[in-house]
Amino acid sequence: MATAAPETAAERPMIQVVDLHKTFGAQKVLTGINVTVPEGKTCVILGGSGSGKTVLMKHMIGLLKPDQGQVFVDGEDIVPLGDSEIERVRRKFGMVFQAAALFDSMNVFENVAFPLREHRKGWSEEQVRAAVRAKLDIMGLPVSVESKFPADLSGGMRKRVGLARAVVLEPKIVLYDEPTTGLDPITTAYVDEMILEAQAKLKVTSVVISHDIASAFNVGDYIAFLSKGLIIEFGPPEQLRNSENPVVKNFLQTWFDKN
Ligand SMILES: Nc1ncnc2c1ncn2[C@@H]1O[C@H](COP(=O)(O)OP(=O)(O)OP(=O)(O)O)[C@@H](O)[C@H]1O
Repeated sequence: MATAAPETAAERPMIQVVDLHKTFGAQKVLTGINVTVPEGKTCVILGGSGSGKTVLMKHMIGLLKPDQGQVFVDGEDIVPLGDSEIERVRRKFGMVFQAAALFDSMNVFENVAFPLREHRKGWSEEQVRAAVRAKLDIMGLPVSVESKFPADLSGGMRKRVGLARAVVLEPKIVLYDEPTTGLDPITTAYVDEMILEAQAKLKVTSVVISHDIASAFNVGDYIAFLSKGLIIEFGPPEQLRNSENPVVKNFLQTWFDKN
């Protein structure tokens, strides 16, 4: 079975999950997860429906407590932490949800400014304006987009605004929850490009929860393949492509047959 340790010893772990177990009632959902996401890299947690991706992600941000195991974020085990401490750790994360989760009644500028208005109350309007523009610039969104409302944007642009908002407080880690689910191939490619650009320009650590194989191969430095509550393969995309594990092979084959 694959271990989760990154190959280069020089890579510092930003997230490290160690022997994580979680049971709901009689259902064992996570049965000993080990996975390490090195700082500055993108790790895709890939797996079929019901494999436990969301449950694993919730442990990474302290929304769930495991029955057993540790979750280190930026060097700190978050499992024993109380609510206010977890809140502090959660500020290290920017979250991008499947639906962009923008406020429909606010224009793009106010959507991206929203976290700053909540968490940077001492900032001047000029500071807010500059921070919003800087993030929209990184996402390739021009000034003309700022006054538009979410309903006036394409799906891909909404994702970019969602990411601009997720990173406006300068998180160390960006967590993408199923970023390409339900999107057409062109928008999927646009969103993959967005993840790669954000990675290059912001130098964040990224975790992408996905069941989209093509997208995982495009954006992942590492892919962790989750099946029935265990990481059964971990490594760069080539390793997954050449996996001898029958479950991984079957998952990939099914996809290649369809595409
Ligand atoms: N709070 C909960 N209480 C009980 N069971 C849960 C809870 N959360 C998740 N589960 C169960 O854990 C299993 C894994 O769920 P999870 O949402 O992590 O899957 P997933 O890999 O994210 O799937 P999908 O791609 O369909 O979202 C499922 O069988 C689900 O019903």
